[in-house]
Amino acid sequence: MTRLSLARPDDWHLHLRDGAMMGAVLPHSAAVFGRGLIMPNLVPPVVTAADAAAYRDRILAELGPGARFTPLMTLYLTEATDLADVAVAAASGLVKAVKLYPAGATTNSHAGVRDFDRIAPVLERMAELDLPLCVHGEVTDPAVDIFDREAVFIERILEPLRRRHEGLRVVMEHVTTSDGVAYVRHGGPRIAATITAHHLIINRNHILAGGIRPHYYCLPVAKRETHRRALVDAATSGEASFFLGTDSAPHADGAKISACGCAGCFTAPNAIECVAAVFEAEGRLDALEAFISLNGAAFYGMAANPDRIELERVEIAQPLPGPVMVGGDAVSVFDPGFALHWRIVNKGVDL
Ligand SMILES: NC(=O)N[C@@H](CC(=O)O)C(=O)O
Ligand SMILES: [Zn+2]
Ligand SMILES: [Zn+2]
Repeated sequence: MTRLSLARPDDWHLHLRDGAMMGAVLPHSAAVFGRGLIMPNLVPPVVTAADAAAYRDRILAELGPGARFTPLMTLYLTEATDLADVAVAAASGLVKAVKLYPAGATTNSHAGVRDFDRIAPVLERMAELDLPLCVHGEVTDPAVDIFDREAVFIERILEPLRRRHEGLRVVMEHVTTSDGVAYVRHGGPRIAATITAHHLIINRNHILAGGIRPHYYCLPVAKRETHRRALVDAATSGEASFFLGTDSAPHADGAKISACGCAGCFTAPNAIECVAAVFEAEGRLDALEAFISLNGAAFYGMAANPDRIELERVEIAQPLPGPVMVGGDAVSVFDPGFALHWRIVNKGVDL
């Protein structure tokens, strides 16, 4: 198969940042994806319906007229989140999910949740509104090994939370373990998971063996190979509960190549090409459209994008996209570590 025509994909987990960084990275997502679920971990975070509307306006202004990319907004859940405001956000139609960051779990999560009992009323309201909860599923207990934090989160936080709020729909964001895959697979129709391009490709050896590679450090951190295999099997299975959320998370190279480097992989410019390579290697290109274009939309109760993209397999290895420049800073693009032979023929906008 050398050419694929697919419904335009969506990115169900995307960090666009703000200001100059947003200006630099947004065109890469808008060129390929029809919609992106925009993460709210700005500084300060996107907490209220008004914050989300203002952020959306800044994104639309940056996109300019004629763009066909639609930003779908999220709210950053805090212990002080106002129930009525969440209802307003849901009713506006602009906000499609609420994001739960355990305080301290990841980049810009200090305003997140410490005491999970305190968010019970909001979760109750969200279940009534059928507004999904997206979770960064890691515990922050320093006694828990960082490679175990997702599995422990499921047991200590997620399962009790879902028992308490049975009507709530939940997305385990950027799932990284076989535990997470199994939990979602057997969790019924109200739970789903996003899987990133990079977690389909790297395991923890890629980060640490033969020298430390800060550009492969993201959270949740990539796990051992058996877990990566579980993610590949889930993504390529075609099962409705697994779909692409790139978690494209740009940081300037200087912030990553540092004594205390930031977590995040910047994959917006080549995520689809990377995912296509993974599906091809598995002999599952037939399941690619479900993963990148259909399953996520269905979970969020939306139709698939009406327009299409074409992916072409080319003999010549495609060069790794160069870094995106933000002022004087470079933001390096995720390097899958192997040659990419897939190319998107008709993107939505020119870069
Ligand atoms: N994934 C990451 O490693 N980083 C994300 C935050 C997140 O999604 O956890 C970021 O905002 O940089
Ligand atoms: Zn996260
Ligand atoms: Zn993220």
